[in-house]
Amino acid sequence: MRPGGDGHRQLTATMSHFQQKSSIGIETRHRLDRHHRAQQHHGFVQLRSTLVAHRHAGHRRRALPFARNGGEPPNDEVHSKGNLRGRRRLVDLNNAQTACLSEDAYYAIEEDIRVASETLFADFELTTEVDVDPSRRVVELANVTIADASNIGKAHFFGGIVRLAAHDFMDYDPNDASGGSQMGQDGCIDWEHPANAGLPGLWCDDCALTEIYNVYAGEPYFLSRADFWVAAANAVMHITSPEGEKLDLAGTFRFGRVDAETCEGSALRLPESGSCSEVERVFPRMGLSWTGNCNDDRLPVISTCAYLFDLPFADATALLGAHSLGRGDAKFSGHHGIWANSEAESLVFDKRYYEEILRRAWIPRNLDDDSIPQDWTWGGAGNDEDDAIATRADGGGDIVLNLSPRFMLNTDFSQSPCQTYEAGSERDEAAQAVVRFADPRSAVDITGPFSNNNQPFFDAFAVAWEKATTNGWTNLSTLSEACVPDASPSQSPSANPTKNPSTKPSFPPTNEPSLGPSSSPTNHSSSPPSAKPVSVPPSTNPTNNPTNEPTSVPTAEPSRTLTLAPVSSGDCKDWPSTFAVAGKGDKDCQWVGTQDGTFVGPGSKKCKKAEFHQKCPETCNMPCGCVPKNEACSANEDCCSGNCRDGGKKAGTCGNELFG
Ligand code: HEM
Repeated sequence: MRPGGDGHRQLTATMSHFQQKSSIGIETRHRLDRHHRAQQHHGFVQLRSTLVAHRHAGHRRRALPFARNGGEPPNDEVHSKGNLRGRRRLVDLNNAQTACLSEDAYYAIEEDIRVASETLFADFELTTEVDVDPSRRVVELANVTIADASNIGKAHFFGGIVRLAAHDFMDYDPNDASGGSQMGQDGCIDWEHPANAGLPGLWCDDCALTEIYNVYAGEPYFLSRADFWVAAANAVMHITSPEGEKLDLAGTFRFGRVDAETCEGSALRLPESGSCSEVERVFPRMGLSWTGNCNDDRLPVISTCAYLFDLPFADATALLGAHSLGRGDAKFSGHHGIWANSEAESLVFDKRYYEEILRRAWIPRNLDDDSIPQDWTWGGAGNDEDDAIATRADGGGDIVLNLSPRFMLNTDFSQSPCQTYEAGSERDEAAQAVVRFADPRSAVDITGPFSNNNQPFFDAFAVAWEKATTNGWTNLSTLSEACVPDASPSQSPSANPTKNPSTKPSFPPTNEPSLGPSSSPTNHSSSPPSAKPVSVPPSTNPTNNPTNEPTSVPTAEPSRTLTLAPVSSGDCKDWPSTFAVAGKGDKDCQWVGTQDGTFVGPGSKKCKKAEFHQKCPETCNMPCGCVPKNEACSANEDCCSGNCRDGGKKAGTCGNELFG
């Protein structure tokens, strides 16, 4: 292969994920991120042509703007001139708030991501010319198959998208008293911080993912980054979950989050990989549980654990199962390898992560090298660290790891029964959740073999994911049937009442977005100096309540009681889609039960677990109803605008009375 040639660049683009094992500073990481972006560009040009071809082949339901400039790379100047209707410069999107997201668009995002993953990582060629290191043991690249290399790149692309969404929400702190912000899923990442190393290579002006976002950043959607990152992660989990057990999170997806301009200190709130206590520091702070303890004071008010299909509320344990996907990189976190057992498995979102925890005899790794964070691995063919290392001979100095050693972080083990925990302690309960999710066939030997049933994990993950991605937001909207393109691209949706039916942040007014400098090294999440902040305090946010009657949106300190005042207009009465519970954050309407049309509190009636997954709020004075899986409650505003879609006859919309 010719150095600098297409095949070489393409290989390097992927292999750049796997470079540099030694301790590296922020400077080096930034250099590598820039390098990665440059390399990714090549793959992206190819991606764009494929997306265009794909569309021409009739696979798309809508026009893709990639085709309009002849497949040329994205160009900020073109965007800024506004000559591409429906597209806006990313820099204009601060404080962006989604106006509308239709089900079609939601699944179109998924299709874009699938096509991108197949295109970017389709044809890998392998080279030996970059992989000789005088200071390290040289390995045979023949160990790596083309399929491995392709899978590595693809899994990292998929994994990176899920990690991006998680790093956005793991900074949530509802009780922030430092004058800062509650943060959470707000489209803001501290790109400069080493905790986020690697992510700038995924989200940059020329990155494939960002280009996909650009399609939806304009009318009629005006999709916020925050909403897009969640939709993109949902797409990844849908694409990569096993056939026949697809995890489709469309039913619980909500849009309407407002992007934040800055999120200073966000990275400090993210968990470090060093110890169990990091899990305990971060997830309870976010209002998420770690364990399956139904009596845990931090858990939502519900009648019994059985509400969640007898699953424990193991939010954190469930969320960490996302590590079945993707990998760690020596050059980013220092933790190198995969949680799964093979590159192919690291492409699959399933319960294997828990199986791996249970079935291996894990041993500490990197104990002798202070520059590499200690983690865990297991002995076995191809899993030896030295066998996995080679470096460049071209003077570049970047270390390339060719294989994927299997590893676990200390935080992964925080839930593992491999350590001895006091019976009944939270950690012990988390360990039990690991067993529950892994689902060993025998209760006697939890090290396997395991069932093929991902459902316990998926059910718990879906609940935890919904909580994590909506934390701090109220009145987010479910997917619409269609979006009408009548908004001006120059208008922020948050300033346009007709395009902003019901979304408002739950942040107290004192936590309005600030105008501080962006923390992003690229311009996609920063404000131009002249930009005005578009703050959306609850009182000024347009709602579906034309009479401006008080709404139930919690805006101040949480109280010990539920906030229940319905949004009403004339005869039409909508329960708020969320309500506040003291110390427990905002709960979605799925927790609301009704009896004879009267609200009686959370969990009072339950939907049949097999067929239904949530209840609609009471709308149009009709009783609350259960919604079949993969469907969502219809939007409240449809009712209060006198536009109840089908008179309540259709399952999943107003008036459906299918209680379990
Ligand atoms: C205690 C909490 C957590 C810790 C300490 C942690 C740590 C890490 C580390 C060190 C990496 C490797 C990054 C790299 O080197 O590129 C990683 C990757 C990843 N994390 Fe986490 N993580 C945590 C929670 C989560 C959560 C809640 C999710 C999602 C629900 C998640 C999803 C992922 C994914 C998918 C990857 C693979 C990324 C890729 O392939 O590029 N993590 N995590």
